[in-house]
Parts: sequence; C-alpha cells; structure tokens
Amino acid sequence: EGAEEPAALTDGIHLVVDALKLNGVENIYGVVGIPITDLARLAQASGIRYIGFRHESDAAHAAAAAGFLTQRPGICLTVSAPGFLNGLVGLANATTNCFPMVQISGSSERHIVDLQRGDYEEMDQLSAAKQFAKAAFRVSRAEDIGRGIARSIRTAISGRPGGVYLDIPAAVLGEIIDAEKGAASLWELVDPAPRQLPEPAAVDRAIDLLAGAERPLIVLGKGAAYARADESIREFVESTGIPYVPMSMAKGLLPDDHPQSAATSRSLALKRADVVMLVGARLNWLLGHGDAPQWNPNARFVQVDIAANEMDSNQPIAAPLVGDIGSVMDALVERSKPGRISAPAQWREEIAAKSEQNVARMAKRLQDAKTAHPMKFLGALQAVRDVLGDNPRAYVVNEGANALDLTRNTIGMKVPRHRLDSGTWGVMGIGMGYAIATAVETGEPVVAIEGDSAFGFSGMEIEVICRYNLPVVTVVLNNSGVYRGDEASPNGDPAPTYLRARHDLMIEAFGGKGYRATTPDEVAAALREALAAGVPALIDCVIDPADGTESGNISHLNPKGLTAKR
Ligand SMILES: Cc1ncc(Cn2c(C)c(CCOP(=O)(O)OP(=O)(O)O)sc2=O)c(N)n1
Repeated sequence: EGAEEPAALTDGIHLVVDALKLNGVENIYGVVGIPITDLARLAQASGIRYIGFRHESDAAHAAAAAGFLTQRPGICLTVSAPGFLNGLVGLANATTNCFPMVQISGSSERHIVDLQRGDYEEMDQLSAAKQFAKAAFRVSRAEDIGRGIARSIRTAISGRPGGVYLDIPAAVLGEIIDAEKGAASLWELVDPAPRQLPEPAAVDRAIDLLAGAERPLIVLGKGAAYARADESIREFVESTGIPYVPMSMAKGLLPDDHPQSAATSRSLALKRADVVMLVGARLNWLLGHGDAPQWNPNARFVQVDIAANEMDSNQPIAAPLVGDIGSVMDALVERSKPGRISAPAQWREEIAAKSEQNVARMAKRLQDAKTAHPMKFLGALQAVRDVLGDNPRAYVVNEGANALDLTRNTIGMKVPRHRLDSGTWGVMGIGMGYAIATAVETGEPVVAIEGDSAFGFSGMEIEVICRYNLPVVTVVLNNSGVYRGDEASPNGDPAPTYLRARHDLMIEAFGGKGYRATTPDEVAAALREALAAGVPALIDCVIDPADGTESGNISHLNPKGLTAKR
C-alpha cells in the first residue's frame, strides 16, 4: 500500500512523433525499414498520414513538392545508409529549388560507425548530407529530439527555404526517458518563417529606376509563386503596365493569356529590356546568367530576393531589394504613387506585336500536328490543353526533354502554383513523387505529363498511386526512346534506350485504368474520362518516334568536342 506509482516513460520514437504533431506535420513520405519502421507505425496511429513509397528518391521529391505547395516543410523518412543516400537527390533538389523539406533518417550506432568497425548499414550520414542540404543536424540524446525537430523545421522554411537533414541514430530512437521530462523537452515553433521587410530607401531606389525605364520588364520566378504574394504581384504588374515573363513554375501567377505576358516574345523582351525586375527569379542558367547577347548589355537589374547574397551573383544589381517577396511587393505597391511607374505604350506595343507574330508563326505547326499520324507531341498536348481548360482545378506535373519544353509552351496556366516541373536543376524523376504529394496535400486532381524516359525514373510509384487510390492521371508522351525513338547513333553505338513500351498495361497490373491513345481525339477522350472518374489512370500516348530533338531546347548545352553532331 502507498507504493510509488512507477514514473511514466517515453522513448525517442514517441518524442519524434509528438514533436512533429506539435508542429503541425500532417503527412510523412518515406520508405520504412530498420530503424524507423515503428516510427512510421506510431505516426500513422497518431493521425499523421504516412505514405509508403517504393524508392526514397521519389519520397524525397514528394516531400519537397509538399513544401513548395504548403510553405511548411515536407517530411521524408528514410532508413540508414542506402535508404538515406537514395533520399539525397530529393534533398539536394529541394535545396537547389528552394523548396522546404526535412529528411529524417535513422542511422547506425555512433560508437561503431565512428571507429568504422563495420555496422549494419554503416555510414557517416551527417557528413554526407552536409554538402547537399541547406543544413544538417544530428540528435544524440532523446531529450534533444524536440530541439532537433524544431530547429530543422525553422531552418527549412525561414529565409531562403531548402532541404534540411536530421540524423537520429537507432539508439536515440530507442532511448527511454521520463515522460514528463520528455514532454517538457518539446516545443512548438513561433513564427518559423518571419516576414523580412525591405528597407524603404531600397524600395524608393527601385521605384525610381523602374519609373525611368523606357523598356521595363518583370521576370517572375518560382520564388514569387512560393511566396503566395499573388494579389500584390498582380496589382504591381497591372498598375505599372510592365510586360512580364513567368518562369515555368511561376506560370499562373497571372493567367498565361494575360495581355502583359511576354512569354511568347521572351527573346525580344530579354534582348531589349533596359530595366529588369527579377522577382524570386535567380539569374542562373535558366536566364542565361543575364549575359549578352541574350540580354541587353546595358540592362540594369532590380532584384527581389530574400537572400541578400544572391545579389550580384551574376550581374551588377542596380537596385537590390532584400526581403521576403510578399513584404517587398506590398512595399512597392504602397510606396509607388499611382502613375509613378508606367511602362511606355510604345514598348508594350512592341512586345504585343512580337507575341502576335510568334503565335501566328506557331499556328501552322499546331494545326498540322492536330491531324499528323503518327501522332506528334503537339497533337497530344493540344488535346490535353483543351481538356485541362475544362478542369481548372487540376494540377500539372511535367518532366522530360521535348515533353517538358513543349508542354510548358502549349499548356497555359490560369492559377498560381498549379504547375510543378523539373525546375532549376532540370532533374528527371520528379514526376510521380511530385504528383503523389500534390494529390495528398491538395486533394485535387493531378495530371502528370511525362516523357517516356523521364517516366521510367519513378514509374514504379504508379503502384503507390493505385494503393492510395490517388486522383492522378499520368500522360506518357511515348516517342519510344530517350529524346527520340529513331536516333541511331552515327558512330554505330547502340541507339538510346528503345522503349517499345505499353505503359498503359503497367498500371493495369496495380488495379489502375490504362488507356492507349494513338490520336489527339483518343487522348482527349481518355483524359476527360479519367479526370471525371478521379481514379489512378495512365494514358500511353503513342508518339511518332521521329518527333523531338535531343535534349529538347537545351541541346546547345552538350559538349562541343569532336564527337559533337555537326
Ligand atoms: C536524374 C537525371 N538523369 C538523367 C538526365 C538527363 N535527361 C534525360 C535522361 C532526359 C529524358 C529525355 O527523354 P524523355 O523521353 O523523357 O523526353 P522526350 O522524349 O520528351 O524528349 S531529359 C534529361 O536532361 C536528367 N536530367 N536527370
């Protein structure tokens, strides 16, 4: 009688789940195994949705896409060593694209790993992750798990978002501590991604520069889409009348058919603009580093970026605007008097005329593609475009070479953050992971438009899409090969992979609906039916193997040596 009640206990796994729930995590994307299987089980039992993938690369890409879409870090869960390594491509891609995610990985025993005595799945994962992540941390005591989770989440979403690695050794996951002490060690983040306001004088400097421009241009990057500053961006663009070019994942911030869009006269816009305002768009390879002759050598740049050290990374920045994009755009709208900045009519007319000319030049190619047989990329894509026009809530995921370039230019977006693609790194393999995360995070239909080789990188995740019955329609533009299907190498080497594939039969293996389309009408009918059904589907579009070019629009990046095609 009167015996002390034994103190309630907790352990590392419970503390990880409690810390994630305390900080609002709703989904985890991963591949289970030693030492994190029970962590996934407990997360599920605690109401967190765990999505089990077939390869960690896809789970990590999913977590990154979740971060882009929600402004909260997507969580990827991996096992030690090989599982951890498989996730690194996604962690690095998230960091390159500035998407917030946290890769939590189990790891092996420190006292064995650090003496390299040969442990099960031995690897110094923390050191390996450091070079690919925005930050990398290890938790060495269960009482530090709350701190580690809080630190990782804040680091992933504050400032310039990115991928964060959190290493939790098996011993720490299994460490048992007093429950009260454990609960006291957890904390909920306060304002994990604080607004960072620009300096008023910097705002006025930018306004003066733009007001004096003869040929101003705005470039909207995916940072502008991520920032969710849609209203102030639209207000600034429309009130100044400045033509704008959206980068691929910024499409839809203003509808692609907007009268100020210079997307179809991009070359002229870049070459002629005399003042260029970059909003969440870095002057990297995607913008030719701001170099002539693609750009006007006398162009002066206004740059809006949350990272101060992005300024002057490629070109002198005449008006640096450092802050979060929402705060900067609000300040620009507030501080520029009505009419202060007004794009000259002559410049707007020049852009509009060039756009009209380019669209007219494209019209014949588009028209011919509607009836071409075998079907061309543009035949299938115009059919997809028309069906998506009736399904404005659908998200688009896109990867490939020709499949990427032609989809970007054929499928206009009307709303923000509805297009996710290979992004800054041009990475293949993002397709199914991005599609799964988009369906899970938004509950909306997703159309993944895939080159056939690109699809192959993550194609096994079709089974995951079917297992969770996600409303994802995968459209494979199957020209039977990497880039093209008939590309016999002049040097007699074996041709690139021939993919006389029936991807439509593959999804049938997992209970999904497969379609094989050989004409644009068949593509449209299949997509309409699949979107109406809202179930996993795959449309294998049989594309002319001769259609397409190697590497699509970026074949000029290939080496120019002796082996280069003349
Ligand atoms: C991870 C990874 N591996 C390889 C590549 C190289 N690569 C590869 C392999 C592409 C696939 C092109 O074939 P596809 O069938 O997807 O596209 P198209 O037929 O539409 O050109 S596009 C591209 O840049 C890459 N970007 N990323």
